[in-house]
Amino acid sequence: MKQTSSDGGDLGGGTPREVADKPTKGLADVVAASTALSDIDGKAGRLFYRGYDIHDLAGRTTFEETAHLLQRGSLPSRARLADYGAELARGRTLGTLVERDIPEIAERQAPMEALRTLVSLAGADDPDKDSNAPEANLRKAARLTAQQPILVARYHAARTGATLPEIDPELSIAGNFLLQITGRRPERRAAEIFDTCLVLHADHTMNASTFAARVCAATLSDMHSAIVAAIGTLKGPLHGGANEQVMRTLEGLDPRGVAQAVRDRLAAGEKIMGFGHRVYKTEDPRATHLRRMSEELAEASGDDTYYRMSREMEEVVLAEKHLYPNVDFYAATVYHYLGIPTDLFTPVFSVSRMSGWTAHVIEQHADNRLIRPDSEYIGERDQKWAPIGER
Ligand SMILES: CC(=O)SCCNC(=O)CCNC(=O)[C@H](O)C(C)(C)COP(=O)(O)OP(=O)(O)OC[C@H]1O[C@@H](n2cnc3c(N)ncnc32)[C@H](O)[C@@H]1OP(=O)(O)O
Ligand SMILES: O=C([O-])CC(=O)C(=O)O
Repeated sequence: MKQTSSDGGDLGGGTPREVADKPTKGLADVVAASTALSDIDGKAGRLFYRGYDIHDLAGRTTFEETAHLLQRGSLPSRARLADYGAELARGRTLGTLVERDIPEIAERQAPMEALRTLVSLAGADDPDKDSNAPEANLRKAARLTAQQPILVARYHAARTGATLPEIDPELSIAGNFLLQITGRRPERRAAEIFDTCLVLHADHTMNASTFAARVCAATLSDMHSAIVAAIGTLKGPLHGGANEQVMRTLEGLDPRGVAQAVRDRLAAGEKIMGFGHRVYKTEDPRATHLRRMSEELAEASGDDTYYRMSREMEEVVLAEKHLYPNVDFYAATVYHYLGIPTDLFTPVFSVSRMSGWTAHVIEQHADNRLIRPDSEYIGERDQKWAPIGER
């Protein structure tokens, strides 16, 4: 976008005024920030975290290593990973405000609303709450990443009345999350698959929730405030909320009438959740992994109905609309087969994306400028004011 002033005047310093571009609806193709965190090639369907191809990371790198890569800049050595793991373990402890309010929040708020509130409360409890210094931000990023799965598990236990299993220090973040949500120690392969899901969702350039976090951080607000903005943004069904909607769609379809039902919905102008993407014009590389994992889990479960229905939906949407599944589509059945309740699918997304959001806040604070775009005025002009009695 060209630089303009809103009154059409000179921008100062002798720079000649340029005419405003027509705004791009939804800021499509507008470069809103520089980042060294992730990169997408939308035509080729490729995704990189700090230069590493997602296909090299998925299934070979743990979520903890990925979070370290994003927040601290490198894939860790064993020693660094051990230090970071110890920091995450210490960071899991919740503060008194959060502890006090979880039961009531669980009673009154839906999962993503609850997380938004709980992260805000965690900000009040955070020992670094008054600092945006780089070291404080690194510590806050680790604590937020460690606490997010615990918050989801504690919320779920509070609303169901279940006794929460103790964290098992032998298990990863992924393994412990499955343990606490399902109440059973996960099988090794289930924990591996879920860990890969967390890796696949960790960061994704200037997606809506990350952008929201960066806008907030760019006012030099604090990390918890930026994350609250991000959680509220992830919640919507056009973004992270789509994974839950995918499952609800599958549950609402007759397995024998999938193709016709999808065609009817498309003909009626409805969007099919889990398809389409602003940046990818081909298969989302994350969907390739998620489809494979969904198939594996479906076979292992002995009932592959939802997987088969998903494949059928995919064929119809591609044929009718030339749209590909995005990350949310096969994530839905993967989480379902792993025993995660449907209304926790979007919170699971936030468990992973916390690593990327916090890294973006660190990056924004490290080289900050207020994010304040312009707008195109399309309202009335030259209105004549009248006193209230004459309107
Ligand atoms: C983690 C994530 O956030 S991934 C995305 C998760 N969101 C979803 O799955 C929701 C469904 N998908 C969508 O709504 C969109 O594809 C988005 C929001 C992901 C991308 O949106 P945009 O780039 O703004 O595309 P937009 O919504 O303008 O769609 C362009 C055209 O494709 C159509 N289209 C896009 N997605 C879909 C869909 N899922 N089903 C049917 N039609 C669709 C639109 O109706 C529109 O058609 P038109 O030009 O005839 O009006
Ligand atoms: O990049 C986007 O717009 C949405 C997305 O896929 C993500 O946030 O993972």
